[in-house]
Amino acid sequence: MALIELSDISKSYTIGHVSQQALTHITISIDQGKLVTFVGPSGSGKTTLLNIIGCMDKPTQGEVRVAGTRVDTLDRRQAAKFRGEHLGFIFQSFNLIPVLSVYENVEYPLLMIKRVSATEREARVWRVLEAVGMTAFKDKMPDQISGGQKQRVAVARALVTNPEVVLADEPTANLDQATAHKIITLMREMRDSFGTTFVFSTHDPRIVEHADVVHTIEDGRLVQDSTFLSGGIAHA
Ligand SMILES: Nc1ncnc2c1ncn2[C@@H]1O[C@H](COP(=O)(O)OP(=O)(O)OP(=O)(O)O)[C@@H](O)[C@H]1O
Repeated sequence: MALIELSDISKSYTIGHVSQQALTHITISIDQGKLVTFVGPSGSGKTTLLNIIGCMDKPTQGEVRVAGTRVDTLDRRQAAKFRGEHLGFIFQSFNLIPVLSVYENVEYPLLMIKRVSATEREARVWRVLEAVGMTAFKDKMPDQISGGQKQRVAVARALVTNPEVVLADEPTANLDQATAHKIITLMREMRDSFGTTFVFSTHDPRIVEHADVVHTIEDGRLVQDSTFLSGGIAHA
């Protein structure tokens, strides 16, 4: 069974008397352990789609299942609990807490959400900091490290709760090409090590090449469905 299932999703935003159609009849299945991207022009609906999968927003129509749970019917409290237990988030602007060290930033989701012992917490933080190659920087503050290093810390923070799915809205938008490439390589390694499914949006065709599956969105519709296999493109 797919880890994420979107069934005939539509979404419209209403401001005053004006309705804006953001997504129209989207059906997508995402398997566990894949690196999946949404690509498309600005305003095509990528962020809306990520927000719906991330239980931050609800579709106007259709059903959403993530890790076996119907999430579009959860109330705010249930959605927050679900996010904490099953999802990790990476943002294009990194969103590290400026007054916390690298170590404390990664530890933070465990303190907030999961009831884990201090020993287990320390072991988990070290494990993800090692995985992203940031143990040497653990006592640095966010303003003392580079953009690429900040995004490594953000990847570690997203993974520390062992989420099934990590969602990222243009995670490489504020990084130069070489650093963006390193972050995607890191996501692939994390996928292989932890079996995590990564779903992210991007404008960058050079990043798209590294995805397992690419979904193209235009004007709120799914226009093309391509799977990248061993460098070749096979239509799914
Ligand atoms: N909160 C909102 N209220 C009203 N309209 C919205 C809202 N959020 C998004 N939209 C509209 O929905 C459509 C899809 O927006 P969305 O942000 O999902 O696109 P996107 O593909 O992520 O764009 P970008 O690449 O620029 O981030 C756009 O027409 C946008 O103006």
